[in-house]
Amino acid sequence: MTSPPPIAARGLRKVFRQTTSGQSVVAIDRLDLSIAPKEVVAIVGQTGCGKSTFFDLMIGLDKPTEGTLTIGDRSPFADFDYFRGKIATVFQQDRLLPWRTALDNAKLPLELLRVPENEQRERALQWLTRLGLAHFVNAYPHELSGGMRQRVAIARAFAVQPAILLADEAFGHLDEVTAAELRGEFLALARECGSTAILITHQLEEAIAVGDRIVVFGKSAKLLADIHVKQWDAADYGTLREAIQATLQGNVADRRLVHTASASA
Ligand SMILES: Nc1ncnc2c1ncn2[C@@H]1O[C@H](COP(=O)(O)OP(=O)(O)OP(=O)(O)O)[C@@H](O)[C@H]1O
Repeated sequence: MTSPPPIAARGLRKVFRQTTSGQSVVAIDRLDLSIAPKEVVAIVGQTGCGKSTFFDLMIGLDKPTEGTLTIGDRSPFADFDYFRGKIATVFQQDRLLPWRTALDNAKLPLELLRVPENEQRERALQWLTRLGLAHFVNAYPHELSGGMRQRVAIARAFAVQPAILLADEAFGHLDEVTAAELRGEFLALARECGSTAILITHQLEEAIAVGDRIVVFGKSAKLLADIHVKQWDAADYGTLREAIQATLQGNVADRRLVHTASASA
């Protein structure tokens, strides 16, 4: 695969008008953030800070109120069709179709991309096998455990060989052993495929375990910290976790975590 395009938010703003109260909510307030090709970035932040809004803007489901969000030199909203098959998502809910087998679920995006039938099957089988489901390809979602269903969802995401993988709380609902296993596999596969991966998570342990970078959002996606995890010694991860926690609670940047936070301060 050619190198994935860089992702850039410049002065990105998203304001919603709430239907009931008529009041405006600033979900994202002038965010500047660059994500380099092949980076693995964990985004953390308290509930309501704008993580999912940022995710929706990246997958082109919504458009910015002001500023720009670009992938390469294109807008995911304006060029929605261009990005089909280039961006894949894994959500907390596996979103499998109950009437389709694991194999048929995994090949669904390939059908939509009109990949030849034999190649659809081959690619879906390959990814299901990689994810340990070789003996379950003909099983229906209700016959699989939550972890297995999430494996099908991951196989479905990788089957399109996406340049960019986005995961929104993809492992948060699984037991810790299964979550750690799947998180590790997801990361290894993303690196092997050379994809850029962005994971939204509430769990700091997960962010530290997975991310090359941890981006910490405060209210309205204010960039509180941008941590390059490799600059931290593994022995100091406890300190790192506490510093992120304090940053989140206080909604202020910590000087130790200001790799690029100054860009938006
Ligand atoms: N469609 C919408 N209409 C009105 N307000 C919205 C809409 N979507 C999000 N918001 C508001 O924007 C803010 C950010 O929401 P968002 O879902 O992006 O937060 P989040 O960080 O993903 O939260 P969580 O971790 O709970 O999923 C919240 O105040 C939310 O109420």
